Amino acid sequence: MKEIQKVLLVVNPISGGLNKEHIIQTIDYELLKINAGLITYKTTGKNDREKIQKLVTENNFDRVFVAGGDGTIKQVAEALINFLIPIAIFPAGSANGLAINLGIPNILEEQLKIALGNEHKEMDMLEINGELCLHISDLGLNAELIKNYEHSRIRGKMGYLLQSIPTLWESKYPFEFEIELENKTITKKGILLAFANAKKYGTGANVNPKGKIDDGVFEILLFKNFDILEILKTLRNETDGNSEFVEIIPVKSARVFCRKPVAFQVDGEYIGEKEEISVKISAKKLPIMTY
Ligand SMILES: Nc1ncnc2c1ncn2[C@@H]1O[C@H](COP(=O)(O)OP(=O)(O)OP(=O)(O)O)[C@@H](O)[C@H]1O
Repeated sequence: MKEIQKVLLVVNPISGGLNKEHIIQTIDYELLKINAGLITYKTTGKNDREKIQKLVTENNFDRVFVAGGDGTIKQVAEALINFLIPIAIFPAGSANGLAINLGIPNILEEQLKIALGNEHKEMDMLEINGELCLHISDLGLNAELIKNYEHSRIRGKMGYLLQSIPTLWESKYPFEFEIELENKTITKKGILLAFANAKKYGTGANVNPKGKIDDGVFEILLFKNFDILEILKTLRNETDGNSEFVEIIPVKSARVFCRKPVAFQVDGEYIGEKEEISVKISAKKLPIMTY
């Protein structure tokens, strides 16, 4: 890969409720050692994509480092869609689903080695209703949980935990989904319908054991019923593909129709209630630094 001369570091100051000063200072110090320039951009929550795009257009960056959660990585990926600059992740969100799927370690020094190294993956991305999805998007119970979490004051994993009871209490599951595949249409009931580019949710739950982030397909996962035992198995990574609990369909594109509007999320960001979803593998790939 090209020698690193200039790096853009995008930092989300609020993600995961974590202070990022140590990350910024360590990256600054390491780049000084190799004589590379650094521009740090702190997100504001307003027009970040446009501002990142402007910086990338005006500078000649060799890498873009991201210290934030999945939402921040997604914004950076959208900003870089026409630039082909490798992205490196410094996981600093609540869930860090993408980093977990890419096997990015928790130790900052290890993350730096990957970010400054030569190995990268050409990652698949999904286009869902015209918007990019890097990791997992879903309709149903999980999106309802994310909606409630976004309205709560407590961030981080505890915030999700606290919202799980009211979410279950208020939810109108099961939902009915009509799924239009390449060669057939099926109608199914379930608590959650996910479009997964990877194996795991940010909690580490291995919901899609066969998922590969760069295989040119994604999986539709239909969770049929609320089965605590199966959920616990999934959380412990002991998924055995029990088809009574979850049905997995690998595809390159699909459309989904719901009888009533159902809560919908993309990469951990609540989008709203939707009746129709159109999803396909994007023709564009995301160069992402890995081992
Ligand atoms: N300075 C800021 N103030 C408020 N919100 C911000 C700021 N910068 C970014 N955001 C918002 O942060 C969100 C992305 O957060 P991200 O997913 O990276 O972190 P996270 O901790 O994993 O989030 P979550 O807690 O939702 O899992 C976006 O909605 C973005 O608009």
